[in-house]
Amino acid sequence: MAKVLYHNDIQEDLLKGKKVAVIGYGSQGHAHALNLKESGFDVVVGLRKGKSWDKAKEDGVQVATVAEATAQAEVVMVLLPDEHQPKVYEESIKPNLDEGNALVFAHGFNVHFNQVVPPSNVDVFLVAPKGPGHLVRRTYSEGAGVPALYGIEQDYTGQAKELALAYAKGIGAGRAGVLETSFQEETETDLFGEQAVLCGGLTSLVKAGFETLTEAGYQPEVAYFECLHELKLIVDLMYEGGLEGMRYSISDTAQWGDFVSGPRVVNAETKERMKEVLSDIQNGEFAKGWILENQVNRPQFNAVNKRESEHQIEKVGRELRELMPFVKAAQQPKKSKKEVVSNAPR
Ligand SMILES: NC(=O)C1=CN([C@@H]2O[C@H](COP(=O)(O)OP(=O)(O)OC[C@H]3O[C@@H](n4cnc5c(N)ncnc54)[C@H](OP(=O)(O)O)[C@@H]3O)[C@@H](O)[C@H]2O)C=CC1
Ligand SMILES: CC[C@](O)(C(C)=O)C(=O)O
Ligand SMILES: [Mg+2]
Ligand SMILES: [Mg+2]
Repeated sequence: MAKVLYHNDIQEDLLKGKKVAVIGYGSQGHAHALNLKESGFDVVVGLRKGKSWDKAKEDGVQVATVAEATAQAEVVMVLLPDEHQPKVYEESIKPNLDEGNALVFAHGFNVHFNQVVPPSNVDVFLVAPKGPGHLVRRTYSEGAGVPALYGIEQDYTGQAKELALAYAKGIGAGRAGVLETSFQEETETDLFGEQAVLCGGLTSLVKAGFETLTEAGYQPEVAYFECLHELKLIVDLMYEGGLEGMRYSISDTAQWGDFVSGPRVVNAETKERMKEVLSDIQNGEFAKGWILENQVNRPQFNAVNKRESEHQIEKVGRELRELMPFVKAAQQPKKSKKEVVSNAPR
């Protein structure tokens, strides 16, 4: 079994003596900044003036421009959207990095695909939480945490691993488990997971189920509860007890249906498609497409995002969630990039 480190295995003194700049205050940024601060670390958030700047100030965090925050800090964690990182890095981060500083990422995309090329006289590592930023914050506040991977790309000071582990502990990942990886492994597995299973695979599965039921004449509300709402309840059981924990709780009828019908839906052909998705990630085709899409201001991204927001499952879901205050109360503020979606809950 891989070596998984926990809270008490990790020394944090090295990071305690340093200033950490968290660049960005979005999903991951706000979570890292607030968790680190509450763990006793010295944090400054690097931003441009705007919505996040005001929010960070409101939250009582020290805020500066990206250039100033980088110049003040010894450890610089880049938590901007991946597609914005190369430009901000070149203009505001790179010129303010000192020898022996640490340049840190939560995802290896830009370093692995050579969109950010760090100088040779700094440490470069990643601390990648295996969960959404809002949950990195929420679980930390509840005394728990989200697991994280750490990986060292460049160890200029000889202390990169100790720093990476201390950082992971500071954001609460030591409570859930911290595991070593490389930039290549993190980048490729993270992209694959979000595309084939967690986000792309799941949304396609949910929509296909919803459409199958509604096209057969069943009520959209029933289809929504069956194919989307209940998913959380089923996934919570998997999170707590694996597949067997979920199967323990469902009826034997459901379990038999799981065994006989699941493999009819997700089958050998699906796995072949998954292998193609993985190949496109490994050979750089996916990265090339995403970089080009951003260079031309995201025509496809915006069109699909609009179409998706107008899907019947979203319309019926918005109405039903309005009537479930306990679901609304648990919602996190949306990120700015999602606000193009009309009527999306805030
Ligand atoms: N989202 C997640 O849960 C996960 C993300 N990651 C990785 O973490 C990193 C951050 O992702 P995520 O948290 O989703 O990012 P977000 O999209 O949530 O980041 C938005 C933040 O970046 C700021 N920002 C955007 N552009 C600029 C700019 N040009 N100058 C200064 N600030 C800017 C925004 O400020 P403003 O309000 O001014 O626009 C806002 O504070 C990525 O590498 C991602 O792959 C890793 C694991 C999970
Ligand atoms: C699953 C999506 C993710 O990789 C994440 C929350 O871990 C992301 O990039 O947001
Ligand atoms: Mg991920
Ligand atoms: Mg990701």
